[in-house]
Amino acid sequence: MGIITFGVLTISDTCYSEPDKDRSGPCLAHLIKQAFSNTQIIEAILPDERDLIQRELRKWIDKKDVRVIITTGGTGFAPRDVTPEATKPLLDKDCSQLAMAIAIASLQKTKLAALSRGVCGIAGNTLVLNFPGSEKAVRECFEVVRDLLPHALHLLNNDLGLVQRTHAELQATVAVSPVRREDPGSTNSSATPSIVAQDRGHICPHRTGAGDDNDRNSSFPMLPVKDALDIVFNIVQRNKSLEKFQNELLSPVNIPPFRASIKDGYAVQSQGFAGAKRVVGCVAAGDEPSDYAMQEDECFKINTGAAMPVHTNCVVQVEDTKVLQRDRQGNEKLVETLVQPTNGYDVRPIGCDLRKGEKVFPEFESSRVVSKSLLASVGVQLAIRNPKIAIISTGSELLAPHQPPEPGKIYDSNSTMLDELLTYFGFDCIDVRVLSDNFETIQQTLSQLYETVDFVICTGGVSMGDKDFIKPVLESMKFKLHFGRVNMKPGKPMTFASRDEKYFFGLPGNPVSAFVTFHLFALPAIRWAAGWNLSKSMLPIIDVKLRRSQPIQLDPRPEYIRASVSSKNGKLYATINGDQISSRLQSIVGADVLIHFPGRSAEKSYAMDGDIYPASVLRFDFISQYE
Ligand SMILES: Nc1nc2c(c(=O)[nH]1)N[C@H]1C(S)=C(S)[C@@H](COP(=O)(O)OP(=O)(O)OC[C@H]3O[C@@H](n4cnc5c(N)ncnc54)[C@H](O)[C@@H]3O)O[C@H]1N2
Ligand code: MOO
Ligand SMILES: [Mg+2]
Repeated sequence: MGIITFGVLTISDTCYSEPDKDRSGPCLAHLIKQAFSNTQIIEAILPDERDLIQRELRKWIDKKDVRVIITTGGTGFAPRDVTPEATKPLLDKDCSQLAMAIAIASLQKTKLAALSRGVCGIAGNTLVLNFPGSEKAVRECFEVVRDLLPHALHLLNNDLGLVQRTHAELQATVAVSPVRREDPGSTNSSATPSIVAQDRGHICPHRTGAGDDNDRNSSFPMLPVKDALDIVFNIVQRNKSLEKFQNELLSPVNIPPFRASIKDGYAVQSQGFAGAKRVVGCVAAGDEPSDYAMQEDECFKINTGAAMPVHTNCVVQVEDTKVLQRDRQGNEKLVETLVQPTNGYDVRPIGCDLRKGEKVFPEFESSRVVSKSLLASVGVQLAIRNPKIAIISTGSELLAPHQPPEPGKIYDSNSTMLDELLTYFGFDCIDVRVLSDNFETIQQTLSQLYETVDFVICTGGVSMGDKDFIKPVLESMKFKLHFGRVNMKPGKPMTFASRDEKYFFGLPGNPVSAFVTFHLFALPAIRWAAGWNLSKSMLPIIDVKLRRSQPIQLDPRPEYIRASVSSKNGKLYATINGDQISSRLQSIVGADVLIHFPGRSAEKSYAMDGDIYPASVLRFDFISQYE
């Protein structure tokens, strides 16, 4: 009996951050297993993120053995419901009648079924069905398709022999199934909850912010750092013009453009001899090459880098000569070469470093230092366009460092820190603003800044307070909020949004959170936008051995610990820089790396002395001590 693979994909921000809350996915898997004896099921949970959903669906569709994919959730009218939009582009054929059959059956149970926008269709060899999110809806929809599925698969396979066999196999359990089968494992399978409550199963206020007054949770799912980074690199457009330019640039000149002396010494003819030679002139770097018709017993005094006289072919370095005679002014008249001159010795032939017409860049080079140096060496001037960046610190409590202290106020460290970090990493900040927590001010400033800049790196105002206006302002400006929370410490409310090719990083206001999220998100995005490749865009990651007298309890969130690095016998050791609370900027003093602590788990709940962890390198001079 052939095994048929079903994919069950739960799409829900809530279930993604709290998988235990997913009832529909397991219910669907159970119903499939119960209905068909020869099946295996692959399952996943994703947030309501179109790109992530599409990527997973495509992966499953591309697997030959996955014949049916059923999604649950994300089909409604809530702003983040995008399952049909993620599914449709993948479909080769629309099965609207199947969707209609589901809709008709569901409408008989509840009018709210009219608010489900699920689609059905065929992608390659796979049938894809969007079910709504609630467990009840999943049961009702499955009941509609259950008896149709075997035949649909036979037809899809277009194999008559197999049609009958598969039919028989799949029907084996269906034949004895009652008209409506309840899930014995389910707690409310026979209950008839109110219509609204049932159909609201996945329309979760956690993500829509449309919950009742008792819902005090963030409307954003907490994405893993990796997923959040994937989104950033997918959304931010990489400027490929520098790479293209470097790739196509052929040298307009030879380096060196003339035969050049490698040494300070004497240019001579090799067919001569060692011994006394008359000094007929001096050639300094920059002098035109002399065409003096010289004899074997003559030489030119020459400097490193100077053009060889036309009738000379080698250089004898000054150390291998002796002055025999000087004129009245002290100039050398006669020198003795102590070695036999050989043709070409200590001479760089024309174009020996780089030939005219040869590629200047053997490979793409993202470093501005290297790139501009090479361009200069061939006489090309290029203004390398880096992304235009502005920094904003938000917070009505903020004072500029030059102001006197005031009650209730604190000094703004974030704008200075971010400005200096950009400079440190070779990018310019063209505007720095410090704004109070005021919706209109923030909105107007952003609108004005985005007339010029590509990136705004902002701090503060992204969490749960009633003065945290950043997300609503972005929404009012029609920015797409790609994520608003990340499963990391510090940096949980880290926010990323974009509109066309304008990007917004909302770093949390706590100074250390801003520091960490700048390095892990904003900097890689800026480098990527500037044209750097993916691995160079990220900070380098090394392995460090933890030095710690006491075990340290891991946080439930993966944590990025500031630590200083010592090198001993070629091994790198990391010592944690004191209290890691995200308001304590002192933890960045001497911080060479961010150690990546995993989130606490049943298997690992403490970080111990001697543990080895990956760590992101924060600075070029990242070793604080050699032992
Ligand atoms: N109810 C909840 N409250 C908070 C949560 C949460 O999940 N639920 N998250 C906490 C986390 S984690 C962080 S991090 C912060 C992030 O807050 P915001 O981004 O909204 O930033 P603010 O509230 O404006 O400020 C937080 C903190 O940082 C100080 N700050 C702000 N800007 C600066 C600056 N430029 N220089 C120096 N210090 C600054 C500010 O005074 C606050 O003390 O939210 C938690 N709350
Ligand atoms: O994540 Mo917050 O950034 O803990 O301080
Ligand atoms: Mg706040």
